[in-house]
This record gives sequence, structure tokens and C-alpha cells, in this order.
Amino acid sequence: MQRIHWHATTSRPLWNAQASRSIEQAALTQPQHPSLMQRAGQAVADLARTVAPQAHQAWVLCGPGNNGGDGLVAASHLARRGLKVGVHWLGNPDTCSDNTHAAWQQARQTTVEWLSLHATPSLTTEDVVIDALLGLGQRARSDADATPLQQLLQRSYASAGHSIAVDLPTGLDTDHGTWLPGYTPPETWQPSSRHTLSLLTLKPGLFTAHGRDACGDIWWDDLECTDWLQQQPPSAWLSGPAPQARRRHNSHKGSFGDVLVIGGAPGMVGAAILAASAALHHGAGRTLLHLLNTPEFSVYPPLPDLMLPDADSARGHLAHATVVCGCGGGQAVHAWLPAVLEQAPRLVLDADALNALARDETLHHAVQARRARGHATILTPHPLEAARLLRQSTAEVQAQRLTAAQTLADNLQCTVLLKGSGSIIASPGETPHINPTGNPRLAIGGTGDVLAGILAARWQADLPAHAVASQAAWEHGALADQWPAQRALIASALAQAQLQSL
Ligand SMILES: NC(=O)C1=CN([C@@H]2O[C@H](COP(=O)(O)OP(=O)(O)OC[C@H]3O[C@@H](n4cnc5c(N)ncnc54)[C@H](OP(=O)(O)O)[C@@H]3O)[C@@H](O)[C@H]2O)[C@@H](O)CC1
Ligand SMILES: Nc1ncnc2c1ncn2[C@@H]1O[C@H](COP(=O)(O)OP(=O)(O)O)[C@@H](O)[C@H]1O
Repeated sequence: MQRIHWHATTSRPLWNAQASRSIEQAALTQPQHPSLMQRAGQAVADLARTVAPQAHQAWVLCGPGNNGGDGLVAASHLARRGLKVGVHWLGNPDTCSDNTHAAWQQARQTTVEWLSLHATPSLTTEDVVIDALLGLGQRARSDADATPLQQLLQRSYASAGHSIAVDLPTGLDTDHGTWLPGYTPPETWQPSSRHTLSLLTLKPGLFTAHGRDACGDIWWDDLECTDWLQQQPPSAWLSGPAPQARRRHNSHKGSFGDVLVIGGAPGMVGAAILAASAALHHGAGRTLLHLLNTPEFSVYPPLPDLMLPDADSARGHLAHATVVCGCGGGQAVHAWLPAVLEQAPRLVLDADALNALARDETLHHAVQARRARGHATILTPHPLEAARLLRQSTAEVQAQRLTAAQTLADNLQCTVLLKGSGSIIASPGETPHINPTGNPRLAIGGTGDVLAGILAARWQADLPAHAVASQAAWEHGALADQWPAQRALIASALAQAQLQSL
């Protein structure tokens, strides 16, 4: 069992529900001693002792399926270790799986107390509550059998103690990180600590949308199935950082590429400056900023390091620079898009460039055609911008973030970085990435502009867009994760921040 740290130095494979089932089925074709369920339950009990070492009591909520079976095994171990263990089991010994039946028999030989449906153990903040109600097999149901399970779950939210979800929190969608209707925990739920032990595989839904809030600390036990995992291609990757880049001694400012930022219409100059500042501070050889219809800096003194080309001069840089187009661009950015799409070899489209694209479908072909010319494009929509491009609602995008990002990437033949908690990076023909870094302190104006600048600075000519987007999102989030608690996080400071070594 290992804890999944956001700042792990390598990417990690994730498997969705279908792929996890395939791995489980493949593993079950060979006799396992001990069984996977025994290993799972043992791991849950071990985690309970780790996160709640002072616990005298455990409340184990076991559902009707194999997730409940894992809970029964854990309950037996905890009872044998001297805890007072209360168990709710919603299963039926006549219909449950053989493994769950064995787990039930095993638990009956211990001191666990079998709780009646309406009983609620009285726990202290040191005790532990184990949610083994539903795992991979959960689905939206509103029949009479579903009601007691939901009521039990809601009662557990009112209980004190440390919380451990087995495999995934009950009601959290494995693949999308959204809540099934009626399962969202109340805002007031504040367990002593919150943990999820993902079994066999790590799943995408744990890391995006509501996943991170739902799961708390994520732990993983592969149940000694490494061989089977290696045979199933991942459904997604949890991103890791870029490998350390070394600058050759024999280099000059032209070695690291020009970044040209086009944006900052009147009233929104700051957005373009933020993107340019981030590019400057993250290693662009030269950073050029062309402001749209804003002839001079009367309000914001620019950084002296920036070059400020006029429109003609900026046009002259399009064919060789990495271009960031759209930050604070307003309506004026639309006029630039045909030339930018035609010429820029590496292009980041953000904010108003995305809105222009959503309004004007004639530009879509120009985006799609870039790929065949060897020009690469990264779109960085937040969920509302993605919704406009997909002609969907924001709620629809957020309900299936991986699908939304992939659809947009396939439609426009480019890389899409769908922002928000657990940003998604999708490209045609590539396995999507989910970014594990970042936190709600980033939910302020301007941090997306900073991301666009970091992306451009990190995008050396030979790097594929998919990898660049994944690594830049990782770095952007890690900067926020390292931010000192006592220091305000504002976008202009974020643009200038450097990652400390991990
Ligand atoms: N196989 C193995 O060896 C291993 C399995 N492992 C463990 O098994 C878990 C998967 O087990 P699982 O397939 O039995 O599914 P599970 O999540 O327990 O739920 C299915 C049951 O719940 C019911 N149900 C569904 N939704 C409902 C709702 N809303 N409200 C009420 N009821 C609902 C559903 O009823 P149905 O809808 O089918 O009528 C069915 O009875 C996995 O997450 C991991 O923990 C690990 O130990 C590794 C080894
Ligand atoms: N709760 C959060 N957790 C992690 N990252 C977040 C969160 N909220 C916002 N972010 C990140 O902050 C950035 C905000 O970008 P965006 O919405 O475009 O803001 P703006 O347009 O004001 O710059 C994105 O990179 C997004 O992924």
C-alpha cells in the first residue's frame, strides 16, 4: 500500500471502471492465495491502524456486493486487533459472492457486533468509520433497496471519527469524479481525516471534478497484481513533472525560442502582461508582447525585459515564435486569428481567442488544418469556454470532463487543456492526462493567463504539445501547492515564481 503524493516525480497509470474490471477478471482466472478480497480487507484494516492509531472503535458500513465483502474482512482484522467493531451489512448470505460469503463467515467468528439498520454507534474523533457500501459496481438507483443504503451513508456523515472509503467513496463516479444523484456529502461533513484506499487500480474519477474533495488522501494497493496491470493499457495518466532540462553553456537567447503574446485589449491589458511575464520568468529566450489597440502603457508599466512590437512587427514574428493568443483579447483578437492560425508553428489559444472560435465556426477548419502542416495547437479552455466550443452547458462538460476534453481535441485536431480541479489534457490518438497538482488558491483571476505563458515558455520546438501541456499544467499547479500559507497568492506573483526542488 502506498500513499499517492501529488508531487510524485513520475506519471502514474489510471484505469477506468471497465479496464479495472478487465484486470480483476484476468487476475481471477488464476487462483489467488490469499484471495483478492482478503488482501483488500487486510489493506483496509492496516490503513485504519495507520490513520487512526488511537481508535478504540470502528464502524464498518458494508454494502451488498464485493465492496461490502472487503469491509467485512477489514472488520474481522480490526476486531482481532482489539477494537470494538460495529458492522452494518446490507448483503444476503444466500445471494452474495463466494468471497463475500467467506468474509461474512470469518467475521461471525470474531467479536464484531452486527448492528440493526437504525443503530448508530457513538464514536469519538479518534475512532474510524469505514465506507465499504459501494465500489466499482455502484450505479444510480432510486428503488426501495437503495434507500437504506443511502440513509446509512448519510448517517455516517454525522458521525465523528476518521473516514476511510474502500476503493472509492460511495456515490463517486469511478470514471468522471462526479456524484451520483443523492450521494453528495453535506458541506458540514468534516471527519477527523479523510482517506480513500483505491484497490487494484487507481481510477480517473479520484483525481478530477469532485474527486479530490471526495477522496481526501488517496492510497493505493495493487493487491499484488502488477503483472495483470501491465497487460491492460491505461485509460489515462496522472501527470508528472517535466524531466530536468539542462541549458548548454554554448547557447544564446535565440536558443530558447521567442514567445509572442497577442492580447490585452483596452481594459484587459493585465491578462496579456501576466502571460508575457510568466513566459519571461519561465525561460523564454525573448518575450514579445503585442497589445491590441492599446498603444501605450499608461496604467501598467510593463516589465523592461519585454519587447513591445507594433502590429506590423508582431506579424513578422508569427512564423517562427511560439504564439499565445487571446489573453484579455476582447473582440479585437478575432481579426488576428486567420493569420495566427495560418502561420504560428506552435500556438496557445486562450480566453477570448477561444470565445472567437466558438462564435465563428469558419475558423474551425483553419485550426484543424494546422495539424497536417505540422503546426501544433494547444487550447486552454476553462469549463465555460469548453462548453461554448462544444455547444454544451458547463454542467455537461463538468459531468464528463475527460470525454469533453477528448471530444474537443478530436473535433479540432489539437491538444486541449481543460482547466479546473484535475485539469485534463487530451490530444487526438493520445491517452489523456489528469493533472494532480494545484489547489483552490488558483481560483482567482489571471492564473489561467499565467498558465498560458508557462506553456509557451516551456514549448521548445521539438516537444510534442501533449507532453508540454501536461508538464506545464503540473508545474503551474505545483507552484500554487508550494505557495507559503501566509503569503497571498496573486497571479502576478505566480507568474514570477520558481519551483523549489521537490
Ligand atoms: N471481485 C473481486 O475479487 C474483488 C473485488 N473488490 C471489491 O469489489 C468491489 C466491486 O464489487 P461489486 O462488483 O460487487 O460491486 P459493489 O461496488 O460492491 O456494488 C454492487 C452491489 O451494490 C448494488 N448497488 C449498486 N448500486 C447501488 C445503489 N445505488 N444503491 C443500492 N445498491 C446498489 C448492486 O446491486 P445491483 O444494482 O446489481 O442490483 C450490487 O449488489 C470493488 O470496488 C472492490 O471494493 C476488491 O476486493 C478486489 C477483489
Ligand atoms: N480549485 C482548483 N484546483 C486546482 N486548480 C484550479 C482550481 N481553480 C482554478 N484552478 C486553475 O487556475 C487556473 C484558472 O484559469 P482561468 O479560469 O482561465 O482564469 P483566468 O482566465 O482568470 O486566468 C487554471 O489553470 C485552473 O486549472
